[in-house]
Amino acid sequence: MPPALLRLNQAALVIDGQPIVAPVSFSANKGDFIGIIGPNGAGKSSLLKLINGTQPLSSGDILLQQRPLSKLTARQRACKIASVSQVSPPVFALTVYQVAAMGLLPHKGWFDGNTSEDEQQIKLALSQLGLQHKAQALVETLSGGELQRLYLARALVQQAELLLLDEPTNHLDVLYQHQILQLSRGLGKTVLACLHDLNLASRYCDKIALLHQGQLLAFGSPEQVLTAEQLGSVFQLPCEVNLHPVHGKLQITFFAGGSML
Ligand SMILES: Nc1ncnc2c1ncn2[C@@H]1O[C@H](COP(=O)(O)OP(=O)(O)OP(=O)(O)O)[C@@H](O)[C@H]1O
Repeated sequence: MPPALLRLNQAALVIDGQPIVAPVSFSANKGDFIGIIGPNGAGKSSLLKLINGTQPLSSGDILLQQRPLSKLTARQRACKIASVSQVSPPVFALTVYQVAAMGLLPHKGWFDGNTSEDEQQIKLALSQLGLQHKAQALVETLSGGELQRLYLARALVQQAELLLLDEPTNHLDVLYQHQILQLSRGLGKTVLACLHDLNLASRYCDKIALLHQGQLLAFGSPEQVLTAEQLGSVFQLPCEVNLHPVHGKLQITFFAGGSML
């Protein structure tokens, strides 16, 4: 079996003496689509920040293609890891096309222009995300969902092996929720995605990491992780887990105040 693309060895984050991510270990193989689930404040975004290097590790280590991430320069890391976060920094007075093209920056020298291949790649990413008709629009005119799709287009242009998605379906209507996850799955890349929608996690993820209070409570296939007992205890609501009659994946229904959610 080839070595894991990504390996976390007892990776931990402590801030002001508070454990935010308890020592966590798991690995992701090339092409895995891994969902990170857990209640608000469980440490999901913090875990992604440790992996993309925006938050230094307090202890443990993280290996990407068997090399410690701490040994990579920012540019080397950006060639290998693309992140789409919940709150990407706003960019103003740039067109959609220019923002998507920013995905090429880690691969370019200061004075390199875009080749015709680069331009094809940018156009392809915009059309995969349904934004080709907005290429010349200014980013500040986009809706929340369009902006979310643009940041994913920029991540595609970046051509990184590992894609980190923090709530990629936020702001998206139901069609784009499915399209984004289908597209991300179909890229053949290794994807780690924080997801609040457990039914989307069940439908699209090969493996799921369940976090609670910074601890990795479970890691494995949806069947191993999405059990009524485990979810009921972590989310503090009773729930039922059934097989969906059409697509055959697990379907989770929570019960609040005696009614189904
Ligand atoms: N820089 C920081 N300083 C202090 N506390 C922090 C910092 N970053 C995160 N935390 C705390 O760590 C905990 C985990 O935060 P994190 O954003 O990782 O959770 P999450 O699972 O992504 O939550 P959500 O689902 O609400 O987005 C929270 O209690 C948060 O307040």
